[in-house]
Amino acid sequence: MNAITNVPTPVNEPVHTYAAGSPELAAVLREADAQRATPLDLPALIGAEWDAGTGVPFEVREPHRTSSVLGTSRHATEEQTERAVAAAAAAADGWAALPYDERAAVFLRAADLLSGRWRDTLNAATMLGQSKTVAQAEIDAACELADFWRFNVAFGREIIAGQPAANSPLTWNRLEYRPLEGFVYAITPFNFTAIAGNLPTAPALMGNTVLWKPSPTQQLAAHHTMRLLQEAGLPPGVINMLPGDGRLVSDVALRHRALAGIHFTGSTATFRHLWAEVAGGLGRYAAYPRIVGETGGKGFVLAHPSADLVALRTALIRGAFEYQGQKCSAASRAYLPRSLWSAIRDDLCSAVESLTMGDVTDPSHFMGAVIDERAYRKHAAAIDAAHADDACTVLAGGTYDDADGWFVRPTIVEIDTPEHAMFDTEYFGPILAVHVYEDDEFEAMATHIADTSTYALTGAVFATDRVALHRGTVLLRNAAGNFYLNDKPTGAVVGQQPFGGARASGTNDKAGAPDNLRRWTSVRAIKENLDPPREHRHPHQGL
Ligand SMILES: NC(=O)c1ccc[n+]([C@@H]2O[C@H](COP(=O)([O-])OP(=O)(O)OC[C@H]3O[C@@H](n4cnc5c(N)ncnc54)[C@H](O)[C@@H]3O)[C@@H](O)[C@H]2O)c1
Ligand SMILES: N[C@@H](CCC=O)C(=O)O
Repeated sequence: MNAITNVPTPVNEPVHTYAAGSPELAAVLREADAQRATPLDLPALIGAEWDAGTGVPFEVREPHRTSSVLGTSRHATEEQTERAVAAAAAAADGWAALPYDERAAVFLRAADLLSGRWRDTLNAATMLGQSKTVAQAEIDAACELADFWRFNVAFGREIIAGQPAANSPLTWNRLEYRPLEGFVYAITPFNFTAIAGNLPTAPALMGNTVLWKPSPTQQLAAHHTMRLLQEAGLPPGVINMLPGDGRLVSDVALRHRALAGIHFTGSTATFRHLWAEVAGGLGRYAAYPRIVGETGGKGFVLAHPSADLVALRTALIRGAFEYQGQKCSAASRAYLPRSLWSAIRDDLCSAVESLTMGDVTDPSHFMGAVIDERAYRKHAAAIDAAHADDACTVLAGGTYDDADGWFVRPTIVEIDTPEHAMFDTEYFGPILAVHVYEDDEFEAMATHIADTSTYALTGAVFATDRVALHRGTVLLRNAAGNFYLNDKPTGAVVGQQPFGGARASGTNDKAGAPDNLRRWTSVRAIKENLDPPREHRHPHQGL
């Protein structure tokens, strides 16, 4: 098409409430029943071919009902990975040659399919496979993923419109936004279907081809995401999905000359391992691989004595315990002034004790189960250690139960020493460490947080005193990439709060923002001289 077009102005996908008795709730629960009744094969996708492969099998089970098997997959093998790299290479030229609008249309269509007839499928898969309540699934699998696809299209369009500010006489300067040379390796976490969908598609939108390695525990929703993208018109080979733990995939992908980038979200430890592998292999790649990683967090809430108690209590409960605390953004440590703590403690603890947990298809529950046995054992060990530690007082929760699923009660631990390891260790579960400080030490507390935080992903300050909000913002400048005033530290919205942190929390390339998309282009500057010089000598030579 010979035209400079506009892309649709994105708006955030409206969040359905799934109120008790509503038709929308009934529909998503019907879909969940159907998915339960029909376990799926969850093969790899290589080029156009769904390929079960010969790798070691694994099952996707409901974390809150571990007897229920939702699907069976196999860890992708080296041979499958070699074929996926070849499929990505075969698709690369054709995909890169498509005009931006044609690529964008695939993801706009995917977003509309997800808002409509695919909504229940992806929400139900996320509820069952990742143990999210319907509200948590909706903000993730339906809304955030549709938002990523729609907003990225607008951000990408903004990027490719960027052209040099000046042209000297007789010169025309242009910028071309090329995809990277080679494939991008997208490795995604279990906890957000939206992140899993965004990491392979953001580089693809910018013209790259991708190997996508989802988390084994998220494979059911990943499978449906891939099918949705196919229905939206994604050509074969643009995104190749390789299920499993990724070890054999990495054995091939990280050693391949064509590795052009890694788009990772997951734990700090895994990201450091991947980065070290790439660093150790520099020289083997055709170019320097772009490495983008959003990793662990230890979200803080710092309250000032002027804070609104009800708002603070609500933010602590929702920020710490929604989705069982399995958000990198979760409020896992709180620093509260003594006067407020005396007023809030009993009420907060009894509200936490009253939170119900169980099978997420029972909509009365506030929480489901943690993702798997490994997570459960880790949280149980942290709780046991807190019980045994004289420095810790377990005020709420402090129990766990694996009779039907991986259930850990939401737990609050009060600790006198803010240097305690519980304030710096990411458990990624429903455990909130609380330190109580003297009312006149707000600034000292903020300084302590700023100076000692290994992670720097999310944080919140609660105050009604304007000066305290300002001082908190200044003192905590480097302690969080996403900083909240009088709000919980979770729930960033695409297009509103670009997401990512620094220090051990990642490269802060901000998912849901142009910053991230820029990493997946390699700019070519083109200068054309409209009337090239015909004299090689300069004026100072007396011409
Ligand atoms: N900062 C963010 O935006 C953000 C968002 C979500 C989750 N997280 C973080 O993710 C973590 C929880 O997710 P998780 O348990 O899935 O993390 P994880 O690090 O265990 O796994 C992440 C992904 O890496 C894969 N992986 C592990 N080793 C690999 C290897 N050698 N080669 C290839 N792939 C490999 C896993 O299979 C999974 O797909 C937490 O630390 C959380 O804070 C961060
Ligand atoms: N973006 C999400 C967190 C993603 C990590 O788990 C939030 O803002 O709560």
